Amino acid sequence: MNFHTRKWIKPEDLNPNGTLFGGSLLKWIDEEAAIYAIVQLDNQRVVTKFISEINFVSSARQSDIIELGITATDFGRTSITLRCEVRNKVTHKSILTIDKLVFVNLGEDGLPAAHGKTAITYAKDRVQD
Ligand SMILES: CC(=O)SCCNC(=O)CCNC(=O)[C@H](O)C(C)(C)COP(=O)(O)OP(=O)(O)OC[C@H]1O[C@@H](n2cnc3c(N)ncnc32)[C@H](O)[C@@H]1OP(=O)(O)O
Repeated sequence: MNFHTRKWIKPEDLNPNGTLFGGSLLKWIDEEAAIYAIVQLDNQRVVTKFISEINFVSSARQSDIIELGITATDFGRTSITLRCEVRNKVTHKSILTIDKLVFVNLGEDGLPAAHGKTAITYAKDRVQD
C-alpha cells in the first residue's frame, strides 16, 4: 500500500474533545480514494458507490502528522474496490481502516461503463516520454 497524502492536524480539524474529527478524516479519504480511482481507471467520471465498515482504531491529536494509504483490491467490470488505512506518519500507529470503498466508472451518459482495467498500474508505467 502506498501512503501518498500526508496531513498535519490543525485546530480546525478537531472535534470538541480535542481529537481529530472523524468527518474531516472521511472527507480526506473520499477525495484521496476518488483520485486513486480516477488515476487507475483513467477517467475523471468516477463516483463513490459503497463504503464498508469504518474502524476508527485510535485518535489523532493536534500537530500529529498522519498519512493516508489506498490500494486497489479488486477490479470489476465497471467498478474498482479499494482498501484504506490511515496511520501516524512517525509511529505508524493505525488510526483508521476501511476494508472496502467501491467506486463506479461512468460513461458520458452518467451510467456505469466498463473500464477494461484488470490490475494496478504505477506512475512509471503511465508517464509518457
Ligand atoms: C467522489 C464522490 O464523492 S461521488 C458522490 C457520491 N456518489 C454518488 O453520488 C453516486 C450515486 N449513485 C449512483 O449514481 C448510482 O448508484 C451508480 C451510477 C453509481 C451505480 O448505479 P447502479 O444502478 O448501482 O449500477 P450497477 O447495478 O450497474 O452497478 C455498477 C457497479 O457497482 C457495483 N455495486 C452496485 N451496488 C453495490 C454495492 N452496494 N456494493 C458494492 N458494489 C456495488 C456493481 O457490482 C457494479 O460493479 P461491476 O460492474 O464491477 O460488477
